[in-house]
Amino acid sequence: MPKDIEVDRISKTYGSGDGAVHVLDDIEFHVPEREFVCVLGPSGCGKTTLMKMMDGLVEPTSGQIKIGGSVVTEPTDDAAVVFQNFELFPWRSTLDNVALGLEIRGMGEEKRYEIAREWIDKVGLDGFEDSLPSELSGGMQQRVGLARALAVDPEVLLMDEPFGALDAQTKDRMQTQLLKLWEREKKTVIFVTHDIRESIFLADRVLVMGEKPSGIVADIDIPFDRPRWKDRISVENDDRFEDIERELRAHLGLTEGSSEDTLEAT
Ligand SMILES: Nc1ncnc2c1ncn2[C@@H]1O[C@H](COP(=O)(O)OP(=O)(O)OP(=O)(O)O)[C@@H](O)[C@H]1O
Repeated sequence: MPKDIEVDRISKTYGSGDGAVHVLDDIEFHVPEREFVCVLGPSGCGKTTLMKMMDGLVEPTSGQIKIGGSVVTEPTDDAAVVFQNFELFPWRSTLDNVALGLEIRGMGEEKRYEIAREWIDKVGLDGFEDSLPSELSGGMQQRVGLARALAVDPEVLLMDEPFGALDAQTKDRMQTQLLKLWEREKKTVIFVTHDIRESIFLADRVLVMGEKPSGIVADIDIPFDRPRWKDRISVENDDRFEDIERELRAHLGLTEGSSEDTLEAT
């Protein structure tokens, strides 16, 4: 069963004394189970730090995060993470990369390969079971990363700029594939991105973080019906899409009229 996420007055300072970096300041929000939330924010504002906290890899200085009511203190089976740089093992085949999380959880070979093959099929990589990451395109490698995360059937999927390294066309295809999978699996998803339009297309709700020490400066509902992937053009041509984009840009302090729609350009 997907679980909700409660971020309860989180602050984070790295280091101490003169070298202290105050990154997150009193962050508070709730994500109901099965919701798809995107997080936008300027470079270095602490998005990855927040994701690592949800995965139990970084400890908050104060406050707490709860997944399904339990305080996160260490990595657990509740959450699975997908990273921008894929983080696949180069010497492992697609099958063995996808099966990795199940192997770590102690599942026997026959069962884990069965589940891994199902996921390889669901992300459209059948036929590439024996390929090494170096034999796959960036988009295919990220599909391996996605399959590996979903194969363990996590309650929560944490995605840290997963499509940031992909070209525009591959990114479009991956967004469609992710939405199709999400509509079937309905995990609770937190998805960090620098791409404003990507956030509007994917999310039920977009959270905007400010400059560090960061708080949440905006929390915006995205009104478009689902499934959105079936008619992306209508979603993007809806007048409200541009209004929301303008609103998000304003919250991010991006100047009107700039041709860039990603924060990386700032
Ligand atoms: N382990 C650490 N020790 C000290 N400082 C750190 C550590 N990890 C991150 N920081 C600092 O915390 C700040 C936030 O980093 P973080 O990677 O969370 O930001 P981000 O919003 O994900 O950045 P980007 O958008 O560039 O990926 C940065 O100033 C970074 O240098």
